[in-house]
This record gives sequence, C-alpha cells and structure tokens, in this order.
Amino acid sequence: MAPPHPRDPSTASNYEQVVVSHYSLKWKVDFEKKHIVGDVQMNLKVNQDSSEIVLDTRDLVIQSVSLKLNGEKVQAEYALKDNGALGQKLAVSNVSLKTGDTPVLEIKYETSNNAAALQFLTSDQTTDKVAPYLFSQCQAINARSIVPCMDTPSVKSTYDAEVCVPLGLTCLMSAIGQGSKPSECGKRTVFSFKQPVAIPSYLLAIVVGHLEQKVISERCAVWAEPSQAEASYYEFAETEKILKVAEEVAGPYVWGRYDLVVLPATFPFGGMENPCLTFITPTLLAGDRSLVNVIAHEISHSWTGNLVTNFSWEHFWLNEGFTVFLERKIHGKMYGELERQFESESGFEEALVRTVNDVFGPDHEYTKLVQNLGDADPDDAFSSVPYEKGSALLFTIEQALGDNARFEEFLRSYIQKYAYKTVSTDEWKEYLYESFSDNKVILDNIDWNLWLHKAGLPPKPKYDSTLMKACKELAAKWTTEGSEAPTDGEGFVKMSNSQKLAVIDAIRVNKNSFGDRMPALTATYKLDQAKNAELKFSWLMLGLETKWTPIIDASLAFALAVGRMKYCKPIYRSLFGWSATRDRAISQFKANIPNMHPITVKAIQSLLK
Ligand SMILES: CC/C=C\C/C=C\C[C@@H](O)/C=C/C=C/C=C\[C@@H](O)CCCC(=O)O
Ligand SMILES: [Zn+2]
Repeated sequence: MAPPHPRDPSTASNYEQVVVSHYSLKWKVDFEKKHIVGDVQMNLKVNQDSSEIVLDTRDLVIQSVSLKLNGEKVQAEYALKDNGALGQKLAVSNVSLKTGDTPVLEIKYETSNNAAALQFLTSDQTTDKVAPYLFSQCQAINARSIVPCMDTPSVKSTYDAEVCVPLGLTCLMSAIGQGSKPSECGKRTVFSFKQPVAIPSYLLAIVVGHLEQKVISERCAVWAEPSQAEASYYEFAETEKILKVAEEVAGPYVWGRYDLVVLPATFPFGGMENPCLTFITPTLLAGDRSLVNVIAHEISHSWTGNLVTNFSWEHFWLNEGFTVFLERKIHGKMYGELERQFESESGFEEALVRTVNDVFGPDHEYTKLVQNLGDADPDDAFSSVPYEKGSALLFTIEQALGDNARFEEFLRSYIQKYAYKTVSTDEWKEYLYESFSDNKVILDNIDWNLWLHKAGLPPKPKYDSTLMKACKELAAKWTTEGSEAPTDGEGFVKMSNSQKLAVIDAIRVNKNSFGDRMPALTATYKLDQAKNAELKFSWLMLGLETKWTPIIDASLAFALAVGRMKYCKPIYRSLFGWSATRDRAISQFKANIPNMHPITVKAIQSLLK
C-alpha cells in the first residue's frame, strides 16, 4: 500500500476535517475600482468532528461571515491571520461540527486591486482598444485572492456563478455558460455558469472583455478580441480533430465544451487548461498553425490534471509530465512516431538540459521531480523540470516495458482509476507495479530514487534521432570552426518549424564555436522576419548569448510586447546580465510594470534580487 498522503503544505485549510463540495458565486466586476465584489456560499461536508473551518485567502477584504446548519443560523467567530507566502488564513471558529454535517458558509468580501490572480486592463491596454478587459490565472495558489476557499488541488468542488459585468462586455468562465440577462438596473449584464464536474480551486477562471466567438465544431469555439478572431479561427481550426485523437488515446471527453480564448499579450503562460475554456497566449498566432502543439497540450490536461489531479503541488509532475507525454502521443498519432521521438528528444535537450544546467544548476532542489515545497510559494518552483523530466520518465518506462500499445492501455486505466480524484506519486507508482506485475524485474531496474527524488539530469532515454540528426548536422555547419557556413537557406526552409527551432537551439548549445556568424545566420534564414514566436525567441537568445549588439533593440522590443514568461523572463535575465544592456533593460522593465501581469512582475523582479 502506498503510504498515506503527507499534508498539502500550500494550504492552511483544514481539508482533512471539512471539505467544500460546492461553491455558489455572485460576483460584480468593477473596472473602475479594479476589483470584484463577491458573495460566496459554500456547501461543506464534515468528514471529521471539528470546531473550526479554515480557509485560504490572499489580500481579501472580508465583510461578513455567516454559517448555517440544517437551515438554521449558528453563532460563529472569524479571524484573519497572516500565513506568510501563502496569504492569510481565515478561521471560522467556536463551532461544533459533527461528522456527516453539511453546513453552509456564506462570506461577503471584496478582492484587493492587486489580487494576484487578476489582471485588469484598460481599453488602451487591449489589442482592439475599445473596452476594458479582465482575466484570471489561479494556478498554482492564486484562487485564494479572488475567493476565500480551500485552495488545494486535493479538494474538488462543483461551482455555479452569476457574474455582473458592464453592458456590452462578454463574460466567460471555466464552466458551461447558462446564458445572460440584463441586470436589475439595466446598465449591466449578468452571466450565469455551471461547472457540474468537481474541480480543484486552481481551475476556477474568468475572462471579461470585448470578445467575438468563432465556431469550430459542435463542442469547440474560439473567442478573441474581434481584430484577432479570424486569425485565431484559422490558427486553431484543428481543435476538434486534436480533441478526437486525444479521446482515442485517453478516453471519453467529460467536460461538454472545449472552447479557447485568446487573451491579451500580457497573459504569462502559453496556455492554461481551465476546464471548458482553455486560455491561450496570442504568441501562438504564428499564421501557419505551427504552434498548435500547445493546444494538444491543453486538451490533454482534460484528462491529466483536470480529471486526474496532482494531490499537491509537490506532485506537479503528475499533471505536467503526463500531459506532455500525452500531447506527444497525440502528435505521434497525427504526424507519425518519428515526430513523437523528435519532440521528446528536443524537450529533453532544449528544455530540460538547459533548465537543469544553465538556469538552476544540477544540485538545485527545484530540479527534483517530487518537490519538498514547505511553506514556499509553489510558483517559485515552477520550471520545465516537471514537464520534461516527468515525460522523460514515462518515456523511459514505456521503452523499458517494450510494448507501447500496452503502456497506452495502462494510461487509460490509470486515468479511469483516478478520474475525479487526486493522486500522489506513490499511489501512481503502486498502480504501475500492480498493472505490470508480470514485469516487476523490468520496473525494479529503473532507479526510482534517482528519477523521483534526486536533483539534476536523469539518464537520457534512447530516442530515434532520425529527424534530430538533420538538425544537428545543419547546426554543425555553423559551429564547426574552419568549416564554411551555408550560404543559402535551402536546407533550412525545407524543415518543419520544430526542426528549424532545433537547429537554432543546437547552435545555442555550441555557441562558443559559432564565432561572429550571427549576421550571416540571420540573413541566410531570414530569422529577423520569423513569425513563429518560438523561433524568434531562440534567435533573440542566440544573439544575446553571443553578445551581438544589433539584437539588443529587437530583444527589448520583444520583452516589452510579450508577457509570456517563457520568453520575457530569459530575455530579461540575459539583458540584466550584460553590462551593455542592464541599465536600459531595468528602466524599460520598471516603466512597464503598470502594463504587466502581477505574476510576471514578481518573476522579473526576482531576477533583480
Ligand atoms: C514544482 C512546481 C509546483 C507547482 C507549480 C504550479 C504552478 C505554477 C504556476 O506558476 C502556474 C503555472 C501555469 C502554467 C500554465 C501553462 C504552462 O503549460 C505553460 C508553460 C510555459 C509556456 O508555454 O508559456
Ligand atoms: Zn500543462
């Protein structure tokens, strides 16, 4: 038997005694004051006798708290107490709750105007500049800044919501829309939602803005500001097709709708798997569908993450490593096994090796697969390690077992077993051993302690390098001293976008022998005109790493325009670390703080410490 769960360290809630089964939200979005005025009713279930209910909050102004048991109001006291990096805990005390009780707790509150989960944008800060905009990002522990809650992935609850927004704006949530009606005063619109599948708090999400919908299929649509609607529709037209392949791999899709919303450029991530409504960065609008792998990733979360959820953020790799693995399984089905092998090897070399060796260093705690977060903010530990080390572990196990079809069968049964639940690393491992009891010797050969609990790089899995070989050979022509660099772009032009990226990344790895070839590389491959954000980013980084001064303006401009942290964080890190650019970069960053997402500001500020 897997050992009992250690407590989730990132929540103050007493979820072992009491859980929230349902949240009923009434929100009024106030763009003038940049806050939400909220009323939440929580249906609780008492699992162990308790004299208190403890919730997570962050910067909330609590106006009233009332508790009812069997429809009768009960006397309760409440107090807010500082909880360090985890916010403030709200304890409702002096109550007598018995196992089996189902009390209802109602809290009226307001969010602060620097709520960690929210970015309010003025009209001028949006793409179309016609209306203000609001979006949320609750993962990992920011839901507590928009609603008092049990902010732990180990508690799953259904929710419904009524959200009152200014007339003319559209409100979307991580739920199924139930329509809208004019508010009582007629000056606003009230949108209603229901999420009938129990979700962890980090999947609560809201967007309010001037949005247009483009229908992709019966269950899929894309939402965007009108000027980006057509381009978004083109870019993500394959969503239904990907969803169908995902169902073949992972099982039936249980969430009803799968919509996308293309957010403003300040959105800090590539995508966020909010149920029924994935949030997407506009940096995916490459014009040629070349970055649609992010959609396969977010779709995969509909099973790994949203249905089978990591027990705590210490087991985040169970969300992300599995999702990357599934994303590449889907690509393998769509574009062939060689493509899956190539993407897996690229992920290992470009993301994992770089993060472990260059960003953290091989002894760093955050390079471990299973984390020991203690009272640290889980956001601080976020990196590509759980994504790539996690998926490399699954790749290694699949290869060792030597039967891909059976391993896929195992994935489906794992999803079925833990659907609607949470899972820890020990539970997953125990189920793996149970499923492959006839292959125990093979599993025992895996160095579990090294993979799960040691810092640094794991052994590199054996990939089929057919597609990677061509990239490395082309890159070598640029980095072999004494050899003649290519003078035409022919070989490069014929490659897929991900291969092009692998070429530039391989040059970055061997940049010390690249010399002064940056102008020639840029001109030969027209890299200064790249529309694909991944390629553009890699080109900028190569320029910065080789201290090519013409790259400075383009890098500053990219970091200013793009709030996706995957890009702006390494660019700022590099600019801050180069004496020729440090002062300019710091003043650009500081001047831009009012336009930036609070999560991104915090991340860039940490580079300056
Ligand atoms: C070990 C770390 C434990 C927990 C961290 C959990 C969440 C971190 C938080 O900062 C939120 C992350 C959200 C990520 C959303 C999407 C990613 O897949 C994007 C990856 C980067 C990108 O493509 O832009
Ligand atoms: Zn993900």
